[in-house]
Amino acid sequence: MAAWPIFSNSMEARYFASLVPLVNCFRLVVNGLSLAADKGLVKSVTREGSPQELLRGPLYYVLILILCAIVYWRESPTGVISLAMMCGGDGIADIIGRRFGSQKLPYNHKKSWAGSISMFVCGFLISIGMLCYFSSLGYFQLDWTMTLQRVALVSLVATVVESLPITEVLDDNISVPLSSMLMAFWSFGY
Ligand SMILES: C/C(=C\COP(=O)(O)O)CCC[C@H](C)CCC[C@H](C)CCCC(C)C
Ligand SMILES: Nc1ccn([C@@H]2O[C@H](COP(=O)(O)OP(=O)(O)O)[C@@H](O)[C@H]2O)c(=O)n1
Repeated sequence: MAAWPIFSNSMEARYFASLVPLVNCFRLVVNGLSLAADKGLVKSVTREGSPQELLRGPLYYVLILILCAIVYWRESPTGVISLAMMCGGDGIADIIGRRFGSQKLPYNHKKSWAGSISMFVCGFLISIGMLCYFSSLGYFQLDWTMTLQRVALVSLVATVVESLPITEVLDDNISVPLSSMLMAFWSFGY
């Protein structure tokens, strides 16, 4: 009897896993286009309470989740690091930056040293933690001396990209994971 995809290394497992963000992608699009009215979703996920906001940051967020699940799955540190930087690093930058970000960056007064430093540190730590977990499950074997250096480089690049005043042009839920993917793929080679 074929093993249930969720518990196997079969190609189907990654597509099965990507159903969760895919369902949320559908919810975001339907509510973002006002084809439905999930007030709880709009209130919990948007800043100004506008349904159209769902079609920007939140939608990009789940699209990146789907991309990483399907393209990188459990075989590559690139997907793990990219999501750690987007979900963990960028997320903590918002929390710390809003609360403690009085010292603004010289080239972007909307961002702060506290936010960026917290993004670098937490993005690095979460990435290493997730890589340790995936390695302990046997999904990949890493040279940890090189890995620490590579993840620090990826975290630095992602932090610099996130700090740039380009959010109006390119949402950081796209620029942070994509810059992380490029640097991680270049560093790890897969
Ligand atoms: C609020 C969200 C993005 C907005 O980001 P930003 O513009 O403030 O930078 C996240 C939206 C979440 C979405 C509605 C539901 C996500 C479901 C997903 C499968 C949960 C897994 C997340 C986990 C941390 C990988
Ligand atoms: N590097 C950073 C990132 C965010 N922040 C703070 O967090 C707020 C939200 O950041 P953001 O516009 O990047 O929001 P997200 O879309 O990343 O959640 C900013 O307006 C800043 O107050 C910061 O101070 N430093």
